[in-house]
Amino acid sequence: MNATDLTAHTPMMAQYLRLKADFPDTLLFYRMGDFYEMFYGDAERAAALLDITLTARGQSAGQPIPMAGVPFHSVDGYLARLIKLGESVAICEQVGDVATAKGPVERKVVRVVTPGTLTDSELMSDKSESLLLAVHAGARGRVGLAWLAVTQGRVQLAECALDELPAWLERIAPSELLLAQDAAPAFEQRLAGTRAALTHRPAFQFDAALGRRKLLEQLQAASLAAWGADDLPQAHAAAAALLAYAEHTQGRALTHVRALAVERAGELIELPASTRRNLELVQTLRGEDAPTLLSLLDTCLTGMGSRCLRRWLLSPARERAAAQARHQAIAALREGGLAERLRSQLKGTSDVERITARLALGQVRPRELVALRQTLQKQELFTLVGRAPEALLALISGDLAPPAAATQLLQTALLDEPATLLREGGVIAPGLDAELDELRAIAGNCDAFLLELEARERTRTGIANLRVQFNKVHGFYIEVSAGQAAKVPDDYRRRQTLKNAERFITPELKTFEDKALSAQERALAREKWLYEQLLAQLQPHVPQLTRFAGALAALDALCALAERSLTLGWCAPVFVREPCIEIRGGRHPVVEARLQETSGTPFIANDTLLGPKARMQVITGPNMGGKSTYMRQVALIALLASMGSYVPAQSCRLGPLDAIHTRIGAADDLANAQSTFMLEMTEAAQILHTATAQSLVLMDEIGRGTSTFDGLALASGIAAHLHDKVQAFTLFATHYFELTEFPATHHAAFNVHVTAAETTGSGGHDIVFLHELQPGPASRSYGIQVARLAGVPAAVVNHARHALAQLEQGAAAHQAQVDLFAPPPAAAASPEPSAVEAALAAIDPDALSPREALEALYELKRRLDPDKLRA
Ligand SMILES: Nc1ncnc2c1ncn2[C@@H]1O[C@H](COP(=O)(O)OP(=O)(O)OP(=O)(O)O)[C@@H](O)[C@H]1O
Repeated sequence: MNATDLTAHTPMMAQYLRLKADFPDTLLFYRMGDFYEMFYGDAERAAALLDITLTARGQSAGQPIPMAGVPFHSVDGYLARLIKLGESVAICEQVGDVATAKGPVERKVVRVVTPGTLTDSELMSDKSESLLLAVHAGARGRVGLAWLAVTQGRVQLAECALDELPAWLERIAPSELLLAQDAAPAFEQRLAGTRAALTHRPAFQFDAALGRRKLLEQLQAASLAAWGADDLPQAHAAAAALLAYAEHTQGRALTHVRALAVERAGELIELPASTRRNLELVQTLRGEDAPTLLSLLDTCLTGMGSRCLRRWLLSPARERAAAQARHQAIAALREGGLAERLRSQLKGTSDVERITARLALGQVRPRELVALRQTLQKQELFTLVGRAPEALLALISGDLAPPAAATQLLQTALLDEPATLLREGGVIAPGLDAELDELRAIAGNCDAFLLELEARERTRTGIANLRVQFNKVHGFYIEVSAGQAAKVPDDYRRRQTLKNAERFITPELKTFEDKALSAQERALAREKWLYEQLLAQLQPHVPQLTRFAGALAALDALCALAERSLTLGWCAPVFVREPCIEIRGGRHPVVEARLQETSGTPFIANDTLLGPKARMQVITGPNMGGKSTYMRQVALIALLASMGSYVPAQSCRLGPLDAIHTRIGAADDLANAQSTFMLEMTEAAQILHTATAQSLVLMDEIGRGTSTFDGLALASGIAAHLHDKVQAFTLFATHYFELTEFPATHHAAFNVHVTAAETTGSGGHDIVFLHELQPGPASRSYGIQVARLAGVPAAVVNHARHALAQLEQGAAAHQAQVDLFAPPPAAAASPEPSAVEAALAAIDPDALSPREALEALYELKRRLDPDKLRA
């Protein structure tokens, strides 16, 4: 196909190809009546991706045109699928007047739907953002980052070194990533791990001076100094491309983007990807949304509240003022049932944040505006917050002032229950506009006029069953049955002949028809115009609405945290300056909740006392004893405190914290073709390089992926480094009993163990896990008992027991070789039944009379202890 020579094409295909030329890599949805059509390569691609039929639409330039289409009313479903596949779609609408157009009606691409710039509520999750990130490879290995959620109105900037980039990408987790077309292959390689859709943009758009100017324009400010964003040229370059692309996709300026935040390495408590995964903060290890820490925390009543809570959880600041303010707000909300009262007011609150963004982008729907109006009128809610004598709540209350003029506009302009879509009409309230009211009256008076006309014509013609009617195809008509048709007067003109009836029109009816139909059409056009006016009038209120949304989201998140603290019995943590992690009666919130749901068994609380002189716990104890649970609970409590939440404990004192590192057994990383052991060592290496004395480090079973001696040697080397050099707060769980000697030579390390008790039951040795943390090393490991509990066949368990005894004897005698594979002694493998057991097995209780049963009992007693009975 030769796209450049458009003269050979039909006028419509020429128009299509002109539009498509601007979007070579994007699927173009070309609106034709009730369908969005795709042609040529787009049609073939979409047919394969969406499993829709590929047809042909005549010929153009002598060639058949491949075509595929989707109905406009179900476009959202198709868009959602394409976006999930990482595709972008340019939406091309008919913007000209169909009636007056000569040739194809004028069409325009009104917006581009891309994975990182979603705004439609149907296409995105309520509870998480879809983020767009631009990265710019600057000079001397510096990388500029700029990102935003189009529905949020805040640009974020950062700069980092090239080798830090993967960690930033992992944390920001964008849906779409912009980079320059001429980016070096080495730079692109750094982006390999990201799940984001990659979009290349012209290199000239990554321009620092342009970015600065655009940011100043957005912020309507003269300097970026107030945001601490003056000295970030690489990030400015990224921002230039970011804003240009975001505007390009929305087809207009982003007037609601008025906030800026700079993130600098070192401001946040580091939560590496492994930590987020291992602690199951927002996703379980299996990749599900629940049960996770977030799913337990998030009882927010609005989507924007949930998103706010998620941000707090995943980016806790090292500086603790904000978290402390949240603790104080939660304390105030817990008083006198304030949280509960506020929450009952928050119910049914709309997602003001997203509605405001969609308002700014001109995409807001009538029903969303009505939902916004209802939220702006929640006077009782605002008064209730206003009365709380607490600093953060007072700040929130200040921003909760709804713009009265906007509320008034929405009140007078919109019907209470408007139609879903503007094009159907029925959106604007009566009384707003005299012209609309008049047009609607004409259409509304239709019925009365028609009844009156019908009565009049019946009298005039003497045809009793004459009827005046309307249908969409033929308009208004007078229907007379075939038998009566001869009686009609001369001014009746035939419109249609049916089998049993004739349909006529009269000059009077024709005049009325013109007036009524045009009134309806004009009313629709008028409504559309009035709606656009309304959106324009609301624009100046966007900044205030954005602040209002932010305050409401924070309030919802705080109320959820207050509710959780009350429901789950959590306490307020205390931040202190000296380095320490002191937790009394700490619990793992998610495991506790699961236990309560499933078995109702109580969770056993444990203390953690770490300080400069006791920095490292060497944790031993049986499998299933609760080591992992205990370690994770310490990390979760530290994180919850740092994000501003109450914590599952009786009390908690927390010193400064800069990172939470975890090295916890994981499944093989098959996708990256790394062995378990390689992954284990890579993660350990990262921790040893980056952890500091203010970090919390969780090491679970390090070294178990290799041979015993290797593993033990590595584990003790790692423990020594963490203890002597890094001096981080470390929880070190291990199977190597040899490591319980470590504290003897390392002053800040000490042994603790999770307890278990062994009982002797009928089937052998049983084990009961007490899950209690005690000082000192565990006495033994109980691996074989756990295997038995897990249902390992008795023969295998016996074999293992025998081998263990040999190993222990061998160790005691310093014997180098033990034959692990020798079968256990026959007796141990299948013990002979005792005399009592044999007698008992022979008894059939159903066949015994009461007297025989008594005798049998005496007999059993006798066999048990013959001497005594004889006596
Ligand atoms: N403090 C506790 N109170 C009540 N139940 C607990 C407690 N800690 C752990 N459990 C229960 O014990 C189970 C096993 O705990 P966990 O996985 O922490 O053991 P572990 O010692 O790390 O075992 P392994 O070494 O095999 O990984 C948990 O799933 C939980 O149901």
